Amino acid sequence: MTDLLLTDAAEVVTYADHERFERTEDAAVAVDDGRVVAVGPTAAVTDDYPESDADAVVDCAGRAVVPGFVDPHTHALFAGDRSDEFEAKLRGQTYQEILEAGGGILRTVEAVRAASTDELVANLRDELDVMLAHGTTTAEVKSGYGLDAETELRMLDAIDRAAAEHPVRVVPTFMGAHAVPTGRDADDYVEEVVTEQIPAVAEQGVAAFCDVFCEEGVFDVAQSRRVLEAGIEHGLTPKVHAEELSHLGGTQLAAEVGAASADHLLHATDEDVDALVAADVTPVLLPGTAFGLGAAYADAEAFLDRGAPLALATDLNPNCYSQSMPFAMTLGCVEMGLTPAQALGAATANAARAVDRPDAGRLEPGSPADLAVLDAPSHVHLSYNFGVNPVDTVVVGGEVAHE
Ligand SMILES: N=CN[C@@H](CCC(=O)O)C(=O)O
Ligand SMILES: [Zn+2]
Repeated sequence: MTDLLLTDAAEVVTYADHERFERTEDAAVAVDDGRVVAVGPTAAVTDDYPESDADAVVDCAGRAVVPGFVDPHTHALFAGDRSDEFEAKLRGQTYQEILEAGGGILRTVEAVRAASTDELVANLRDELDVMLAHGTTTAEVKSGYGLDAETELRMLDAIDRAAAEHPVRVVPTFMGAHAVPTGRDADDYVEEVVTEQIPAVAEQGVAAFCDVFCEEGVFDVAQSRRVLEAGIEHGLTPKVHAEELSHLGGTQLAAEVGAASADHLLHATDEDVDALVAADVTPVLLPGTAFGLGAAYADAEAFLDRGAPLALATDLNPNCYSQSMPFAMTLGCVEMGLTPAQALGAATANAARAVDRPDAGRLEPGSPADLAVLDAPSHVHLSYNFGVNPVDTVVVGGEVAHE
């Protein structure tokens, strides 16, 4: 028996990363026990896995099948509404001016502290629903709107609870060092993150990664290093928000501590790119953030030229309100020079590296059956058909999770 058979797809992309892109036309995928068991030309797959033996068959005629997207950088759990800041930015206020005036992250912190854990679970579930509908099957979700031990742990608990009841596979990241809480001194707060928050998070086993906002006016390189090294001591793999609004040195730090990823990189230099490549740190670019801020985009070509495993993410947060990996792919192509195939690789196999999920983002025998059926005949439409959702049906672990 086969649990699920997808047949007659116009195209199945089985694998895409910075080194390899593989697709088959008129193709089928057979799934058993949550995993891909066969993928290839429909005639060959259905010889071994006949339709009559399948519990469910999806006719994919005229439609493409691609690996489910991995969104490796989100702040998808939040409360409150910051749409007025969108208007303020349109009037010319900068992200940092808003943050310095107590808005931005600090405003979301107030809303999250005031929300019950049940409300937080419901908020995240709603965001995950939209992400899933746009083809995301694995998503990293950060804490970082609590900025005290109790609320950071409540956020991670909410992430855990929302994940337990949702098809999207969630990767939790602790980000107590997301901003300096109102009225606190940065060094003093870092001490709290290192001595109180990280040990508590590690003891509860509720996060895989530890992230820090290494940025002018937020945490400097020395403070960021302290946070990441404490995380490492407690079994949390480092990640860094680096060179987003200015050039401070977060990329070199990511390379030194062996981070899984360095993210944003809008102001990264050639030396930074070399350091990331040498240290095998996955660069994660978030073009939606540059789009929303009206900022210059990261230099994707510098990474591609050096053969780096470039990844894309939405950066879903109240300052960059997009749940759509296809939109990130469109921006990757139009604004950063990626081909549609490179954009898909950056949203699947390369993105999976950034969250240490090497099985995700591919459709090969043995890999989890996480995939998206597009309302279009090829992966190119993911980037080409912008402003709408090109995803039709989403399968996670062999189950139809959205249609
Ligand atoms: N830069 C820091 N963190 C987020 C923004 C979070 C917020 O503004 O609420 C980011 O990655 O862009
Ligand atoms: Zn972020």
